[in-house]
Amino acid sequence: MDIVYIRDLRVMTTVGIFDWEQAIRQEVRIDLEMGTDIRPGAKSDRIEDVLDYKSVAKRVIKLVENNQRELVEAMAEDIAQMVLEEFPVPWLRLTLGKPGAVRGSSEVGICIERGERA
Ligand SMILES: Nc1nc2c(c(=O)[nH]1)N=C([C@H](O)[C@@H](O)CO)CN2
Repeated sequence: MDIVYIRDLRVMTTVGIFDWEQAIRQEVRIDLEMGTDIRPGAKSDRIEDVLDYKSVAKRVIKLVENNQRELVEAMAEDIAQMVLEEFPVPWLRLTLGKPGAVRGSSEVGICIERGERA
């Protein structure tokens, strides 16, 4: 299986367990690896034959910007489900981080894998 990836995608959203977090927008950072087969696109050299990382990134940004959750777990599941449903992706690994959420740490968050790895 090959991988198309999006790294360090930064999006403003509302996420957090505290009242003050539900009243603000803060940055989350996303890494997304998606299983695919790059060989058809490598052969044809046409965008129609590949998983378009720009289309996926635009859709992730739209979802996250319009989302409001308490837990990063809930937001990560929302993103993973959308990608698996709307794009030809059988498997993905998603990291969702909150930079600066914990003093002394550059980032906290979660990493999930969903779908079947070929
Ligand atoms: N496993 C998690 N732990 C925590 C979360 C979370 O979403 N998942 N969230 C918080 C707070 O919102 C924190 O980020 C505020 O600084 C704490 N722990």
